[in-house]
Amino acid sequence: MELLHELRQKIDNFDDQLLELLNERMKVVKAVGELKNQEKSIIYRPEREKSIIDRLETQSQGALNRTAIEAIFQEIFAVSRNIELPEKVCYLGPEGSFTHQAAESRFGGMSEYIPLRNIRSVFDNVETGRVRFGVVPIENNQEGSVAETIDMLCEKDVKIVAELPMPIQFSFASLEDNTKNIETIYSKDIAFRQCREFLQDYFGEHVRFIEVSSTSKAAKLALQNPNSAAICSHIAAKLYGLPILFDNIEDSKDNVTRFLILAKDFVNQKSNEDKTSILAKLPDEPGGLVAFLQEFSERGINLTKIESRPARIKDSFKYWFLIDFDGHYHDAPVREVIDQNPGTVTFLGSYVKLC
Ligand SMILES: C=C(O[C@@H]1C=C(C(=O)O)C=C[C@H]1O)C(=O)O
Repeated sequence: MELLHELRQKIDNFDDQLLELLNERMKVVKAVGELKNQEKSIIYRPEREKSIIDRLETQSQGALNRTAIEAIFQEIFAVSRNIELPEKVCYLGPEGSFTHQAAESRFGGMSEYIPLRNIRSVFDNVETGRVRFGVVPIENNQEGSVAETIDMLCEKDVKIVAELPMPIQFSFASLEDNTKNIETIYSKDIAFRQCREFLQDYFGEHVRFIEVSSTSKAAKLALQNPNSAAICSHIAAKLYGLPILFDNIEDSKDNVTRFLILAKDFVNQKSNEDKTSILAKLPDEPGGLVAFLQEFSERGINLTKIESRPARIKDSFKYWFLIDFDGHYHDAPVREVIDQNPGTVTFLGSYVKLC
């Protein structure tokens, strides 16, 4: 017991030092915020945050790897940004959704969050400037693209600030501490599908599976109904104070959703690894797409994604192409492709490449 006391005393001393240093850091952050305010420049600088993480990773000699450094420092950055200027973040709801979890991973516990009922509302709120940032899913590597997000990128005047890949991990949460007492499990159809092996291993035929519209609704129901449980996101369980019995119950460990952070009129500076997204509305003629793609190949630009969506113009079968490629708007070859094709190309943003 004496040893435990000594060790905890050491931890307390480190915490005191950390707090002092963090307070000193926040004083400097505040000064940066005032400078940005005078220059009317942007608060959120994902490329600067990435370079800090890169530098700390190379310096770290102890137990902290990149993931741990990121987890700690993303929260510090989010608190810093709130000290510079508190900003609102809207996301595809409901509260406790995976998009909420993605938003919190970048904007931290101190930001003001607004859950919205659909993807169009997120774009509307960002486009009108009512809310500074919006978070929406764009694709899942098991289920494919989110068509509504691509359609809204075509329709609305917003920019991509950052991409955010997040593993989709399900939690099994219940007020019951013994799985034998569970008679009903609530969740969304897709979550039941993705946790099949866990359910087969732990539950027999006597259990009822009830599909609801969201995993956060499932968590709420599990809280209200005895002998029940929910398969939900970590954040939903936390939100409703529902104890987690098992974490990471999904069958596939490779289930990743890519989210986008959106803002109006946003220009990121270059980092050492960027990606650019554009929309191209190409002439409806033979070779139109090939000729356009040729421009990338001639300049040695590596394409990472190309996806077509109907332009939805009456009596026409024209298509928009969403194209992602390596590089930043401030790289000469990228700028050439974009600027030499006015009318055809809409620039959506250059941002730190994370996947
Ligand atoms: C302090 C700044 O503003 C924000 C906060 C950062 C931080 O806490 O280090 C880094 C980049 C910005 O998103 C800055 O631009 O340096």
